[in-house]
Amino acid sequence: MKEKKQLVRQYRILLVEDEAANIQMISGYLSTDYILAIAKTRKRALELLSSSAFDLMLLDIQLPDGNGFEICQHVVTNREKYGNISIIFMTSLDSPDDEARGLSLGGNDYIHKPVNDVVLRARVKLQIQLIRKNELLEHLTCFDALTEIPNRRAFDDQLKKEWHRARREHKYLSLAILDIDYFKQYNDLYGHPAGDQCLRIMAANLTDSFVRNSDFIARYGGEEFAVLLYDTDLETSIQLMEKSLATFVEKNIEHQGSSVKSCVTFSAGICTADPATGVFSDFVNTADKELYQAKNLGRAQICGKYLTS
Ligand SMILES: Nc1nc2c(ncn2[C@@H]2O[C@H](COP(=O)(O)OP(=O)(O)OP(=O)(O)O)[C@@H](O)[C@H]2O)c(=O)[nH]1
Repeated sequence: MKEKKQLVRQYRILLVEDEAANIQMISGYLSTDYILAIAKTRKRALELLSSSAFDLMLLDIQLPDGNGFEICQHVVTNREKYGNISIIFMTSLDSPDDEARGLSLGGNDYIHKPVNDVVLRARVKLQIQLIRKNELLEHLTCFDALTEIPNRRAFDDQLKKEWHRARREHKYLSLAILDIDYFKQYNDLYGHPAGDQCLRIMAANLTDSFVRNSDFIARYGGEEFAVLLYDTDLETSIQLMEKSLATFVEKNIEHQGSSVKSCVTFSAGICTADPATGVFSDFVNTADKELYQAKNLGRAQICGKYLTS
């Protein structure tokens, strides 16, 4: 979830179809508007689904080495592997029982062959519109509107996922909680719009500082941010955060109300855990305590600690 999801993008369709004439015709209908990949067999379809992300699958039912119903069932029951792909069956099996079966297995739509180009385009467009709406909804529920980075809700989900992943893979997980120093005074002195701008700069600075795909940055609360660093020990986490603090200070956002510096600074508390031995509920508490310690020691600094079991 590192990359900002693009809300306007090209959608990817997997066409699972073995008849050359159908492939040619359907490719002609769709390839100008969508990125299209083709699988002529069940085996190839599953290979492509495993190696790339698709938004929509146009799925024939009678394939040389298998059955579209079975592919649909497999994909729907393994969403964590294949993602939230939409499925349109496209088949000459036109009995109501077959259609009902396809939809009950998790298909989103069912088109009878021979395919009419206008109907096919309209139905594909409808599914893509639904996908787009779902993405927008997901964006609204998971991203902070002010800073455009993930919000607390997204952070809580990611934290649980990464904790379990680190436990499975025997890796360290580091959590940093950051808080802008004397931010109340900043708002009081320079006004709320300037405060908002400061929060945006803070988010952008973190995004520039933590660039690994697995790094996860979120707005944790009002003027608090959180950073999750997968497979990163405490020493490295502190070094990276110190560098991030230095680049933030270099931005030199004037703050006459701060008693640390003449510009805006932040403090951070870090906890690094080995989830195989650590207790989840102590993880956030320890990072929070370290933040408190950084504030007490004079602000504009980082404190950190390994989680003890
Ligand atoms: N502009 C702006 N301010 C916010 C936002 N969210 C929270 N704040 C402000 O952040 C300030 C946080 O103040 P405090 O918790 O007292 O902390 P502080 O002044 O930073 O003091 P220390 O953390 O002890 O250095 C409050 O005045 C909040 O109103 C926001 O979205 N925009």
